[in-house]
Amino acid sequence: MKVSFQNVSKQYKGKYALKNFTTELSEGVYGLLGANGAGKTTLINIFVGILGGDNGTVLIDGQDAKKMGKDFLSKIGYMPQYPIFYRDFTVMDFLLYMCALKGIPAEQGKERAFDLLGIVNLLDAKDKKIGALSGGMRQRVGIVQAMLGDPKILILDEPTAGLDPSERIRFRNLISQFAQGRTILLATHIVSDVECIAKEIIILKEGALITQGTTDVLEQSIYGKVWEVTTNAKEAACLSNEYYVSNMKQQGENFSVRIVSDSSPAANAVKASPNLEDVFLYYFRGQ
Ligand SMILES: Nc1ncnc2c1ncn2[C@@H]1O[C@H](COP(=O)(O)OP(=O)(O)OP(=O)(O)O)[C@@H](O)[C@H]1O
Repeated sequence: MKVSFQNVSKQYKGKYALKNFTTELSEGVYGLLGANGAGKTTLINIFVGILGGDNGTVLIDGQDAKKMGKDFLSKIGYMPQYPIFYRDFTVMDFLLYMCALKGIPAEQGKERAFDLLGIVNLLDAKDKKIGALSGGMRQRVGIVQAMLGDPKILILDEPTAGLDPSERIRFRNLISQFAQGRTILLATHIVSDVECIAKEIIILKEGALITQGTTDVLEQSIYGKVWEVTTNAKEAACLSNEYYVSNMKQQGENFSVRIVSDSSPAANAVKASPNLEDVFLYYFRGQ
């Protein structure tokens, strides 16, 4: 399934939250990376139809999403940034309720809910009240409700917010599992959420698409702008005041300082292989 965004824009009080956003997505996971306020939620809300854009079009396999009506809704699964759950519902009752809203027949919905709860390892919690679940379990219920209608497009807005590292890894693996045969757009400001699983990364800054490509391509694009300097504590402190430091590690008496800079930060600086965090820092220096 092809999703094309063509010049999608949104302004608030004369300021662009999203500016001429244009790109094309096909099957696979797309990581939408940006700092706070970059426009990720605005893009997603326009995409799912919660928010009207000022300009632009979203096409699904060449068809205008706005004119597709129910057909569009049957193609998408959406997990919002702050999902609102009915805390007194049990997990299963909530999922059956969501099936009813999505127009999925009860028997079929129940079967699907069972299958999905099995995949996300929540079958034992199906009769628990949502209010009694941990944050990670609730996020997993969130992705199950998004997957109920077997959507071809899955949109996830900051799905790992508030999760501990093991829940975050578990969630990431789930997304990879669900990616087969689907287009997944995952918005986050956490690089590790998408670094290993995304087919492509889209970097959004101040509402504009800054760059898009595979992790390798984005990393290569800043080759020569990431440096390692091994130095003493005093010099390391000076470097971190003067430059954008993506990592600093103490090694005995010395420090190994990783710096993102257009030019060499020190006489003994050596070029390092960029990673995606360096790319993020390169584009969001000073933010
Ligand atoms: N309802 C609104 N009224 C005014 N400005 C808004 C509104 N919604 C968003 N904005 C502004 O639009 C810009 C983009 O916001 P958006 O929420 O899309 O960013 P984001 O990348 O999702 O950020 P975060 O990671 O913090 O959720 C920000 O400058 C924000 O302040």
